[in-house]
Amino acid sequence: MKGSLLLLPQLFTSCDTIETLLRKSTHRGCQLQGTARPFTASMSHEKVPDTPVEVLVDLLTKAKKIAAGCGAVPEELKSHLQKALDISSGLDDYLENMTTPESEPLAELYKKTISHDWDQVFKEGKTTFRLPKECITGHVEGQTLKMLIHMSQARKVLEIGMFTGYGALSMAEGLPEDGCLVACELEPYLKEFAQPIFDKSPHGKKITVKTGPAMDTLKELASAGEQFDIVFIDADKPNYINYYNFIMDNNLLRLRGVICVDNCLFKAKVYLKDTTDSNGLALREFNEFISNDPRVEQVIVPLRDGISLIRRVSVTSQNSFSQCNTTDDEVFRGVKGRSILDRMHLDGKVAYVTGGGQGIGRAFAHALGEAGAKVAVVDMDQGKAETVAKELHLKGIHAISITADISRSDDVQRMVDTIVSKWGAIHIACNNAGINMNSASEETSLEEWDRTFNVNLRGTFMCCQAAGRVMLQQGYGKIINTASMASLIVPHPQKQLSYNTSKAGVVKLTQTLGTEWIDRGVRVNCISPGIVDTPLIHSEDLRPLVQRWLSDIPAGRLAQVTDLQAAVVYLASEASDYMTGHNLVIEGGQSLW
Ligand SMILES: C[S@@+](CC[C@H](N)C(=O)[O-])C[C@H]1O[C@@H](n2cnc3c(N)ncnc32)[C@H](O)[C@@H]1O
Repeated sequence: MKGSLLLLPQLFTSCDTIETLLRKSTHRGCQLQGTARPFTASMSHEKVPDTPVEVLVDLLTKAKKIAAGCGAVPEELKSHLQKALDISSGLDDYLENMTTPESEPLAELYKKTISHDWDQVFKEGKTTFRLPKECITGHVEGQTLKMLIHMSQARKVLEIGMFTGYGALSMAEGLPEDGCLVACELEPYLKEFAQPIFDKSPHGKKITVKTGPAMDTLKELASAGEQFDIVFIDADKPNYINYYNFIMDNNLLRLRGVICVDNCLFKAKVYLKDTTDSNGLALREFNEFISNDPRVEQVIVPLRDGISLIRRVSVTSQNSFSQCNTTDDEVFRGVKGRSILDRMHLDGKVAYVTGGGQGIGRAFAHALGEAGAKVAVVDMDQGKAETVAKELHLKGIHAISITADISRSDDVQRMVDTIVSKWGAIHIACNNAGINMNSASEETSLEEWDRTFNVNLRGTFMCCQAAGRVMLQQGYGKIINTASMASLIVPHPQKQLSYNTSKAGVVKLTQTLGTEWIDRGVRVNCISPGIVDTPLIHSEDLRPLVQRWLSDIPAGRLAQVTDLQAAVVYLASEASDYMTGHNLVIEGGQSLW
């Protein structure tokens, strides 16, 4: 019966109780009261139902009271009333308790907001409006917004109506490190209020608060060409429709962006016939406008006071499409209706990476997995292969580890058989394992030459052949070999004849297979990294060489393994289906100098 207490002010016995109860019933549809309205006492003892569920609880509580005092009411009706009250009053508590707890800065922000004397602030003229503390976005809604940010992988968010920043900080927590959130807020006082807590949170730096009327900020953002993945509208209700139209008309919403709108149920007033409340009517008109707008799809989620989720639909499904002078082709619609980024996804694909236990191979394994592929991490070193497979597993990627020496044909065949028996196919073969030994050419031993070629060229060939047979059978496959910038230039001053020559061989192997197998659906390409920053390179012996190399690289730095990740995903994806036998050189311009 906890929920029903919310509506019985006489039961509030301490500040703590009031605070706890308020937390469970945050007012999301709060109405700002301007200077024209007379100042009234604090609202905490005048808590009015503020969501459809709270309205139900209120009505059921009243009905129960009437029934209790009326002898003629059948027991069965009383019992139904009680059950209905239990169901409705328990909902918010249950959601609150089952939702992941908020972070410390959010808890602090909440406490500071609830305990602040907003009436006094208004009386002192520090805010234009008397701001009800219940305006704050609560815990459950805050976590919902954060979840939406994660789900949509948003990087840029716009919030219209920040108040003390609870929603802003919740969303910022869901953004990546380089994500940003612009919060529009009318009252400069609220920026000063929120900023110290933003500064305490590691996510606060992502938030920029713009004070003043939100429409002015929207115009400023539009003229700067800004675009957002998520827009959260939660300010003055009559202006919702203007904010929405401005955002849509000025493309402030990204192609696949989502607009979230708060208070779309407005205490059920949007659908109650006797509504006269201006905000309720504004929200009703807003909902109807959106549901008739061919540019978007919407769904209203009955969370708290209702959150509307609105997304732009494919331009081709809009009625207006046929009236425009547009060319209805794959460039416009996307190939099979998929945008260029969708075409880089590797969902459902099976990949392996040799030499996947460290360095470039590990980076490739992560990249392919992040793009959606299942990944077999192959390495001579069992421990390293297992560790990387575990890393992938931790990220929610299907991965296995295979121990194999790719210079041994039986190991190569076992690798391929293991993957096929586990996952039924091989779509992406990343033949990355290789070794590098240094010696002056006049001193290069046949043993060094053979060892280098056994792994770098013969081993790569065996992998191409074994995986290629599976792929030719499937009629589709992507082979990506790791060659080297050394296939193009002779890197100096280090002496590495066998390495350079073997890598030149990898390029020719790639070109030959790439042209021989393309008509049967198998593409073979290679990546030639420049000098990659690895722990080895920082050894005492190599440090002088690094200085020398840096002066040879237009980019002014060595390659990081992460610089190579997009290339492997591109070559593994259908977006590169017309590319075969290509040597994709990624060396910061070094081969051009
Ligand atoms: C419901 S509260 C926002 C709650 C907030 N989203 C949160 O997470 O706690 C509405 C806020 O909108 C602000 N506001 C109202 N009209 C505005 C306008 N025209 N421009 C910018 N902000 C406005 C108010 O000052 C108030 O802080």
